[in-house]
Order: sequence, then C-alpha cells, then structure tokens
Amino acid sequence: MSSSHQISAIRQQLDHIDHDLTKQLIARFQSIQSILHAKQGLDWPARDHGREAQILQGIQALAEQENVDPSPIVRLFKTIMQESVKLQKKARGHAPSPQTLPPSLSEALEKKSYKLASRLNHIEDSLVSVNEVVIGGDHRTVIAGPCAVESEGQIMECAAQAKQQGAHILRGGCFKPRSSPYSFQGMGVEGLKLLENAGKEYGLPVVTEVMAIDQVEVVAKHSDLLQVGARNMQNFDLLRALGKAGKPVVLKRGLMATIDEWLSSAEYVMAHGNRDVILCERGIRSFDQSTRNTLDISAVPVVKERSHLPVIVDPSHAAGKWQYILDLSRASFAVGAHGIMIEIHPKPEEALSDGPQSLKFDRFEALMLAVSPWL
Ligand SMILES: C=C(O[C@@H]1C=C(C(=O)O)C=C[C@H]1O)C(=O)O
Repeated sequence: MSSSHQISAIRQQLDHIDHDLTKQLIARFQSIQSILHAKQGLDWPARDHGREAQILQGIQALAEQENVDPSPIVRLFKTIMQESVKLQKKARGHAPSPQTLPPSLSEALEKKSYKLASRLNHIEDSLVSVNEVVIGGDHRTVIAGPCAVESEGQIMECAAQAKQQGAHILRGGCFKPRSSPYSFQGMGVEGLKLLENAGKEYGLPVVTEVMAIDQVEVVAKHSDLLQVGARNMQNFDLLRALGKAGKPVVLKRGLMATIDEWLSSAEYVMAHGNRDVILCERGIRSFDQSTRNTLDISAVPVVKERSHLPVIVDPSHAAGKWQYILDLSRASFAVGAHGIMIEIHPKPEEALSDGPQSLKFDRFEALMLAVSPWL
C-alpha cells in the first residue's frame, strides 16, 4: 500500500476513534451535569481535589499498565476536569472567568501583569501533579535531597533517606548556578541519570534545576519537575521555553523580586502553554546578614491571596545555616505553605556545595517529625 493510502487508512481509523471519543466526552459532560445537581443539594464545592487526584492516579496506572507514557493523557484529563468544574460553576451561576467578573474585578484583572496566575481568574486553589504526587490545595508536600548530585552512592543514600522519612519528591542539582565559576558546577547529564535512577529506585519523582534553553529537553527527559532558580526568575526566554517543556515547573522567587514580578514570571510559563507552575519562596536579599537570605514568610499568605498557584518554601537557601531550618520549616507550614524543599546530605561537611545548610540525616528525621502535624 502506498504511503498516501496508508495515511488515508490511518486517518479513517482516527476518525472512528475521534467519533467514539466525542460520544464518550458528551456522555461524561452529561454525567457532570447530573452530579452537579446532587452536589448542589449537599452544598458541596464544584471542585473536589481528592476525587481528581484519585482519577489521575487511576489513569496513570492504566497507562503504565499499557506501557504508555501517562503524561500527555494525564494532562488531557486535567483539562477535561477543569472544563467539568467550569461547567458546574457556570450552571451554578458563579463562573469566575474574566468576562463574567464584575466590572471592577475585570478592570483590576486587566491592569495586572499576570492574569492566568491571578486568583481573580481562578478562584479555587490549583493543584499540580508531579507523577502521583499532588501539590497545592489541601495537600502538604516535602521535597528533599542534596544540593547537588555528587555520586551514585550519595544520591542513592539521600533517596533512601528521603523515602524512609516520608518525603514525596527527591531533589538534586545537576546543573548548578554558582556565584563563582571556580565552584562545583554540577555533574550535568551524568548527574541527571543518577538522579533519575535514584528516584526510580525509591519510587520518588525527581526535581532538578534547568538553567538554559538548551538544557530544557535533556532535563525534562530525566526529571519530573523542572526548577527555575532564583537567578533565572526573569530569564524570559527560558520561561517561554518551559511553557512547552511538557513538565511542571517550580519557579523560585528572585533574590530582589517583588511578588508581582514573581507572579509575572509565572505568567510567562503559563501563557506559553504550561499551567503547572509551583511558586517557591527561598528568601530575599536584605540588609541583615544573620542568615544567607531573609525568608519572606509573609510572601506565603500574600501570594496565596493574589494567586491560585501552589506555593512552597525553601528554608535551606533562606537560612543558609542548618540550625535554623527546622524552625523555618514549621513556620512555613504554619503560615500556609503547600510544601517545603530541604537540602540533606550524608556528610554535609564533605558536600561540594551548600554544606552549611544541608541537614544530616538524623536532623532531617527530627525535622520531619516536627512538621508531621501538617503532613
Ligand atoms: C464530577 C465532579 O466534580 C469535579 C469534576 C471532576 C471530573 O471531571 O471528574 C472530578 C472532581 C471534581 O473536581 C465530582 O466532584 O465528582
């Protein structure tokens, strides 16, 4: 059969699939209409994060059972569920979309440098799924791992400890933004593979920093969550590229960034196609040098007021000294953060970067016990 005939034949198959898919979606949205009335009678909210997480887990498992990458299917279902929620809200008469916002709110939204990230545009908390881990809303998440991947043994030890202590995501820098060109720059792609293997070994999604556009593809290939460091918060070309990377992004606040600048940077990623953005407060530069940076703890309630995006805190980079990190972690959850990101190391005194702010494993265990009321 010629290629053109082959294409026609496959397109006919696709037409049949699309037909069935459309009929299924019609049936699904009709069910949504039915459930909304029942929920309205019980005064239940339109959105049910737990139910959505349950659905996504089922889809993920089915895709993996079929040996298919679940990511695109999960993203599609998140869109379907977002539309389901909008349908319910519209039916209830309080869809918060800009065109139906009261003039004063519409005008306020128009004046903002960020819209997709704005709470005015999306009343409910957003959830970001990193594999099976759900960040945001009522969920509380711990990300833990070394500042940098240094060796297979080191990252495996950290992954084991993170898993054992109940952390949800493994971190590990591979491309390191260092103030000095003479400092350890990270293990690069080799480190990515070690991190990926450690995450798979212990069933933990992994997060690592991406520093440049030409790294996006390889970092996205080997990790589940892409981190934008504080110094790259306004690297707009990188933010645009991450809109198309197909992986959730954790966006650190710049050292001297206002909250609106931070949210405007999140908007870049969202406006270019990626709604899965997590904000990370990591401390700001201030006049006082008692800590490496000054943890702007007030940023958490402020950003939650202005945006629906999940917000986590990185006490390690804020404090710069291990002895403050447990208390700052408790403060972060107490003030409403959706998660914390903690640096750990088997021997911080031998760490190639950020040793002074890395927790020994016994201290990390104490921290996890201290924040357990929120987990
Ligand atoms: C349908 C419901 O409402 C919403 C839409 C969902 C969906 O599209 O599957 C799931 C949970 C809710 O966020 C429900 O609560 O079950």
